Amino acid sequence: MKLFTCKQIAGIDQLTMKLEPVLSIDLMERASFQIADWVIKNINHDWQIYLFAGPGNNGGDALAVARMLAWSNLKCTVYRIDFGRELKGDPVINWQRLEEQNQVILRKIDSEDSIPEIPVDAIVIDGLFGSGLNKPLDGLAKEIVKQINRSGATIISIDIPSGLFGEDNSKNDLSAIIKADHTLTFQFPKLSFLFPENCEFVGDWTVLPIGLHPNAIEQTETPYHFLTKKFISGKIKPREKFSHKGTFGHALLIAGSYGKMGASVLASQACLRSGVGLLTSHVPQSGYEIIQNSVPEAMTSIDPSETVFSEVPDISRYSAIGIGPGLDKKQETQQALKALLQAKPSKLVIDADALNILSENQDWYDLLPENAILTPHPKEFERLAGASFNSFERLQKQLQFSAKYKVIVVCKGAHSCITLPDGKVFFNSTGNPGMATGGSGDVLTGIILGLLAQNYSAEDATLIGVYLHGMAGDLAATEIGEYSLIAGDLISHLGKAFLQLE
Ligand SMILES: NC(=O)C1=CN([C@@H]2O[C@H](COP(=O)(O)OP(=O)(O)OC[C@H]3O[C@@H](n4cnc5c(N)ncnc54)[C@H](OP(=O)(O)O)[C@@H]3O)[C@@H](O)[C@H]2O)[C@@H](O)CC1
Ligand SMILES: Nc1ncnc2c1ncn2[C@@H]1O[C@H](COP(=O)(O)OP(=O)(O)O)[C@@H](O)[C@H]1O
Ligand SMILES: [K+]
Repeated sequence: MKLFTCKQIAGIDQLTMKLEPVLSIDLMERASFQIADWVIKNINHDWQIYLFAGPGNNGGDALAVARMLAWSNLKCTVYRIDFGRELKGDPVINWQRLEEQNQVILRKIDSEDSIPEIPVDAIVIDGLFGSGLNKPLDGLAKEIVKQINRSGATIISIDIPSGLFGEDNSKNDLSAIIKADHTLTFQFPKLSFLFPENCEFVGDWTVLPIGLHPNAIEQTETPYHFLTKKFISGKIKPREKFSHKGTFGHALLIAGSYGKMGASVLASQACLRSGVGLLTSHVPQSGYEIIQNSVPEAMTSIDPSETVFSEVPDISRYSAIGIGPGLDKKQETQQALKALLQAKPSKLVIDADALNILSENQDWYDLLPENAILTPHPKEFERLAGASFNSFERLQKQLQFSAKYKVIVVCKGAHSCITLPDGKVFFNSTGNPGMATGGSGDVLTGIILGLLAQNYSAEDATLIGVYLHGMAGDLAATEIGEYSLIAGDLISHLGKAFLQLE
C-alpha cells in the first residue's frame, strides 16, 4: 500500500472529486459516516460524547459525525472552536444541518473560560485539526488540547490527533498535541503514526476506507509504502515439481561464538525453515557439537579458532552469506569480516556484531557489496550512522546511508523500516511486542539469508523476510500470547506463516 504526505492526500481528495465525480460535501459525509459507524460499534452508548470541532474540514467531519451519532440517540454535545472568523465551505453546511436536526447541544469555545470540564467517563471525539495543520498549536487551541488530555476521558481522534503533523514533528510543541486512545484515519495511515515516539499521541489506529479514487492513488508518486499481505503473497514463488535441493541454493551462515552459540542455532533453524536447499553454518570449534546436535539438517564449517570467527572459508560454493548474530567483536573477528567484505560476496546479510564491527571501522563502508542487506536495530543504526533527534530524522539518515553505499537497510522495530538504494521506503505491518525478546533478530537474519540463497532478489528477500518474521510472531502470539513468546516460537510458526501467504 502506498503511503502519502498530508499534502499529497489533499491532492488525492481533489482528484477523487474530479474523477468519480463526487462533491466535497459528499466525500465528507462518506468519511464521517465511517467514523460514526466505528464509534457506534465500539463505545458504550450510555457515555456522554463531547465532540470538538475546529475551523477546517476536520471540524466539518466532527459536525457531521455528531449528527450521525444523534441519529442513533447517542448523547452528544458539540464544542466548536471560534477564532472570531466565519466558518467557510463544507463545515458551514454541516453546522446548518446540525442546527436543523436540533438533537445535539451546540456550544462555542471563544475563550479559555468557555472550555468545558470533561468527566472521566466521557468520550471525546477530536475534530479540532486534521491534515491541514500548518504550525504547532498555541493559544486557545493549545489550551483546549491540554484540557482534553488532562480529563482522563477516552479520546478518539478523527484522521490524526489534533496538533500532530503527518510527517515531521521535529519542531512541534509536544505539549500541544492530543493524546488519543484511538485514531481513526482516512484511507492511509500517516507516516508519523509509524514512529514509536508518536504512539503516545496516536494510540491504537484504524484505517477507514473512504473510497478515494484508485486512479488518483495510482497517479500520485511516493517513495513510501506499507507492506500488505497481498503484496508479499504476490512475491512468493511456488516450488516446482521437479525441483531438488540444488534449486533452492546453498546458504552460508557465519554466526555464534563461545557463549553465544544460541544465535547461530536460531539463525540456522530459521534459515532452514525458510525453504533453503542447503545450509552450512560456520562456527568456532567450541560450537561444533552444539550446532550438530541442535540443527542436524545443517552442515558445518569449522573455524580454526576455538572461540570466535577468525577465518573466512572458501565462499565460492555459496549462493548467499549471512553474518553477524552472536559473533562478538574480537580483533581476529574484525579482520575476518574485513576479509569477507574484500572477497565481495554478491549476496550478503549483515546483522548484530558484524554491524557493530563495521561502525567501529567506518572506512570499511565502501567495501560493502552493492545490495548488501543490513539489519540494525535502532541502537545499532545509531552506531552506524550517528544519533538522530527522532525517527523522522533517523529515516532521512537511513535513506542517505542506503543511497550512498547502495545497500538495503532494515531498521528494526514495531514497524521495521526498510530503505532501498533507489530511495524507496517500506514500513512493516506485521509483528507484536511479544517479539521484543532476545534472539528475534537472529531469526530474521536466518529468514532473509534463506530467501536470498533461493535466488530471491535482495529487495524481495528483505521485504518477504521482514513481513514473514512478523507474521510468524503474530501467529505465535495468538497461540501462546505475547508474554511467553520466545524467538524459537517464531521459527516454529514460520511454516504456518508461509501457508497463509501461498
Ligand atoms: N483526507 C480525505 O480524504 C478527507 C479529509 N477530510 C478531512 O479534512 C481534513 C483536512 O481538512 P483541512 O484541509 O480543512 O484542514 P484542517 O486540519 O481541518 O485544519 C485547517 C484549518 O485549521 C487552521 N489551522 C491550521 N493550523 C492551525 C494552527 N496551528 N492554529 C490554528 N489554526 C490552524 C487553518 O486555518 P488557516 O491557518 O489556514 O487560516 C484551517 O482553518 C482531514 O484531516 C479530514 O479530517 C474529510 O472531510 C473528507 C475526506
Ligand atoms: N514491539 C514490537 N513489535 C513488532 N516487532 C518487534 C517489536 N519489538 C521487536 N520486534 C522485532 O523483533 C526483532 C528484534 O531484533 P533485535 O533487536 O535484533 O533482537 P536480538 O538482537 O535479540 O535478536 C526485530 O525484527 C523487530 O522488528
Ligand atoms: K483531529
